[in-house]
Amino acid sequence: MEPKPAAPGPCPGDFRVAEAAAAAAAASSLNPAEARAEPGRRAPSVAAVLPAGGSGERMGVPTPKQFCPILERPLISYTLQALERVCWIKDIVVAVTGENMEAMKGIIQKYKHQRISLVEAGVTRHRSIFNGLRALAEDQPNSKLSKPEVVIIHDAVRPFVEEDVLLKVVTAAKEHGCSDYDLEFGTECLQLALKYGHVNAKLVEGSPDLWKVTYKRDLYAAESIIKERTSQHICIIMDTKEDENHVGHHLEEILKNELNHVEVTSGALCPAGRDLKQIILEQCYNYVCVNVMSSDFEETQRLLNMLEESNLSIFYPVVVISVYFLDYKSVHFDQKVENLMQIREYAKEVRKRNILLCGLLIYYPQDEQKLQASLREGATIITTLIKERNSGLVGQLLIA
Ligand SMILES: Nc1ccn([C@@H]2O[C@H](COP(=O)(O)OP(=O)(O)OP(=O)(O)O)[C@@H](O)[C@H]2O)c(=O)n1
Ligand SMILES: O=C(CO)[C@H](O)[C@H](O)COP(=O)(O)O
Repeated sequence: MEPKPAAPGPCPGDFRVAEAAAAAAAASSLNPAEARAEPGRRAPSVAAVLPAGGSGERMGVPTPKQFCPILERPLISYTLQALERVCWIKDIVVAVTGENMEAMKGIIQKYKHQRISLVEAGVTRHRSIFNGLRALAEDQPNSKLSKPEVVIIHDAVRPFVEEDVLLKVVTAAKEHGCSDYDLEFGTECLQLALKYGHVNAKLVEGSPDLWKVTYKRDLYAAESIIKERTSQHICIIMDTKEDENHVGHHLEEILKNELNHVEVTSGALCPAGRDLKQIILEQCYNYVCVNVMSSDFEETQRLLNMLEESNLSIFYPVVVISVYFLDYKSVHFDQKVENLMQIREYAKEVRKRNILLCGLLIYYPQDEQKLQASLREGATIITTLIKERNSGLVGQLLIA
């Protein structure tokens, strides 16, 4: 399964501490396993410099690529999120041009990025990096930055960096000498380090996801990766556990079968399912609220309140699909649809907080085969809404 999108916030305890201990091991050239056995060992101070002062000529759009939106959030915010979730990176210094300084401050504020300092970019990438390094090296009286032992240089336009590769870089920075091979096949940064910093260097294998957003097509690729990652977990909330034969349960079964590569959790606002708060904490970005008993928005509203309180949608759009049922025999089709059209108002409200709410009415015949076909159509609509995260469909009542 794909890794979860980077999570915001503080490091959640033991795992990160162990990783920091491994970083400490790297600093002192110890085996990481040894450092884990010695939790008291001092971790090296690590900072990161993000060059973000380019104009993105090859992208061919007026906005520098680091500020181009992906699912309505600037690309650089994804990169910052990926770095700030690594708790052993103490400071993140971002180099931006004077003209983009205010926009950058706005991004930091809006997405609550932490441990970020800004410096003025230079006319070349190397000069931007140099400015970032200088801010970390100098002991300026009013600076909250302190001189780190290891600095990670990471392009602001490489949003998918994982903690393990950063750890490998920090380890290599401390452990390895420079080989002719690295100099021959490394990037020019290695040569710079050797020539001007008089420090050795080692080339570390990264993952294919570490690629750089350079051309317009790369923005589409990045968006697809993010959509795929946020679709990996779906929570189905049923307003009843009774009546096992209700079509609502059949829909749940069909969804589980169709989405066999996706984690499908049955959450509940009632005690029968997994604790919804926990599921939200685990960063599930997709909720299917199956209303078997009711034809109002009470359950959906409760879920929306919990999502809003959690701030989950600050980084990624959260998809909520509220599902209702009506059989062909019912004479209340118009009335039911009219009631459900209220979804537009709810959707408009929560859209402001990056929650994409849609309604789905499954209008089903009694005939078993046709019923299965209606349910499969409903399941297809649900999976499409989740995979596409299309804000254009927000507030729509779809009928299967
Ligand atoms: N004067 C510069 C030029 C580039 N960069 C940064 O260096 C990274 C990698 O560079 P590149 O992909 O070449 O970005 P651009 O220079 O913006 O792109 P282009 O070459 O297409 O103009 C980007 O995060 C970019 O913002 C920088 O900080 N300062
Ligand atoms: O990683 C880098 C240097 O270590 C840079 O991102 C890279 O050199 C820029 O490459 P290009 O101009 O070919 O897109």
